[in-house]
Amino acid sequence: MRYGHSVEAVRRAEGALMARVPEGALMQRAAAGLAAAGADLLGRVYGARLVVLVGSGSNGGDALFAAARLLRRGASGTAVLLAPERAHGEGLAAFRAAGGRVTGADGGAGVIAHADLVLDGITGIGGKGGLRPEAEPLARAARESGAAVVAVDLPSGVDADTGEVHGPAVHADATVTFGTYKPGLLIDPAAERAGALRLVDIGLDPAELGTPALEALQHADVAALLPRPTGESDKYRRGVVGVAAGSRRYPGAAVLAVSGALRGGAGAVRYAGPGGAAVLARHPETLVSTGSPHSAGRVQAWVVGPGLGDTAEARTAVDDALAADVPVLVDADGLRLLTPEAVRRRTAPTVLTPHAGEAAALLGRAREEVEAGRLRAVRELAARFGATVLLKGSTTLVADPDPERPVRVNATGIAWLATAGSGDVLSGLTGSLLAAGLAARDAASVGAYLHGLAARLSEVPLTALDLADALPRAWRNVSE
Ligand SMILES: NC(=O)C1=CN([C@@H]2O[C@H](COP(=O)(O)OP(=O)(O)OC[C@H]3O[C@@H](n4cnc5c(N)ncnc54)[C@H](O)[C@@H]3O)[C@@H](O)[C@H]2O)[C@@H](O)CC1
Ligand SMILES: Nc1ncnc2c1ncn2[C@@H]1O[C@H](COP(=O)(O)OP(=O)(O)O)[C@@H](O)[C@H]1O
Ligand SMILES: [K+]
Repeated sequence: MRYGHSVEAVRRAEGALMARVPEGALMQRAAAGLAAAGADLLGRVYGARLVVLVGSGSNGGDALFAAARLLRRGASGTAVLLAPERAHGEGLAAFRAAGGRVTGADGGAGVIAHADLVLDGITGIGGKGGLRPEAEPLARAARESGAAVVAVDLPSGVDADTGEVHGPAVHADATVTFGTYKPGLLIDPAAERAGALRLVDIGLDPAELGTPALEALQHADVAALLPRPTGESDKYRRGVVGVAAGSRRYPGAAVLAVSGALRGGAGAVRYAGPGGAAVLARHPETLVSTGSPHSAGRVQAWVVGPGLGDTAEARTAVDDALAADVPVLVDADGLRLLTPEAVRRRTAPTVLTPHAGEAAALLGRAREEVEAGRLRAVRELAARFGATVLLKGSTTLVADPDPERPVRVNATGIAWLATAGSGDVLSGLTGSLLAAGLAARDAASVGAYLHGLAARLSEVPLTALDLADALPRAWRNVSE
């Protein structure tokens, strides 16, 4: 598992550790890791030209000490001080002693244009709001230069706790972060500013960090959660998933949701609705009925919503599924037919899988607001509906109805997934994992993981059916 901790947790753990180690030791650990990452990126340190963007806090101190280390290995460098009277004193002294030059913000753009490596030490976890006006031209010059831009701890200007970006921010090629990941490094729009991530261990005690705000499953976590048949299994014990999707107008959604469900580890898939002929043509193994979920036979989980439309039948399908005492996943059109009360009344788990537009409609906000504040939106929806919520998009987040539990972030998705019908495959897949017995947030986060991995293992441009066909490869890739 990869964890992201809040600024408050980092400060607490750093404080406890600082009381046990000599003064300045943590900053030296951070600087050593940062210098090593810079050296890796440069390939050859000797003769390389560095620029260090230095703000008024310890983030600038890390950058200056790291640069001093690289200068001692034969690089040359200039520190651009954004607040000259408040730059980190010892860091600056070490940098000067190693032969570093110093300039003010006005001289920054000129030196950046000739740099091989820019270290962004403007702000770290102490930053508030976007970059200040004097820093913005420097961030722009760094992005436009040919230099590798390495953010120290975080790209300056992004919100460490939420991934929100309020105003201009640094665009880094890589971020070297200390002690633990910060949520903002893993959630867009900030994550997109961070580039490749490298974590430097500075010795923080996990017990002092406490419960993470965010967690990201890794291959081993997914492998441990995947349902696998045993000698005792039969198709019913493996779980039966019901799919109520598609309509006369959108029969394709039924086919795609069933494709995902068949590849999700349940023993059988029941389909209920008007798309049965199309489903059978593609997937003859499906158990098809034409009525609503109520008359479809027993299942261990329902998936309801993709391509359902907004007819009376659609409404009955949603109401029937919600009335069943099994886990229910509601997606797409189904989301428009929900009320928070109907979901909160349920005793079995409910999983909602909106994209940003659907989440915005559920929250009564603009789509852009949801995209700019994904973490807040997913948490709010989970609280309002008392459900597990999987918010799709450039970053997929899964929030549990229990606000104390870390939100899960999926790291496998790629932008090629933004293709019609790929969400239908995800809902079938996740429903199947629910039917196989995974807890709601595990089903949702394992579903998102396999879905993203399948995209990575597909030919591009990919189609939704390609994605379903690639799921066995994703499954094998995780299990190897
Ligand atoms: N506390 C520790 O033990 C360690 C801290 N480390 C580093 O210290 C950083 C945190 O240091 P600080 O708490 O000093 O805070 P920062 O260096 O992140 O920034 C705080 C300073 O920036 C100013 N500032 C805030 N928002 C700004 C903005 N939008 N534009 C320009 N200036 C702004 C503030 O006035 C304050 O002076 C971490 O991110 C990490 O890089 C590391 O050295 C590891 C050890
Ligand atoms: N930019 C992106 N990067 C990564 N994944 C994305 C991106 N845009 C969309 N996706 C993923 O693609 C899928 C699209 O689902 P959805 O919006 O429901 O489409 P549809 O309704 O056509 O099936 C989701 O899994 C979503 O997370
Ligand atoms: K920074």
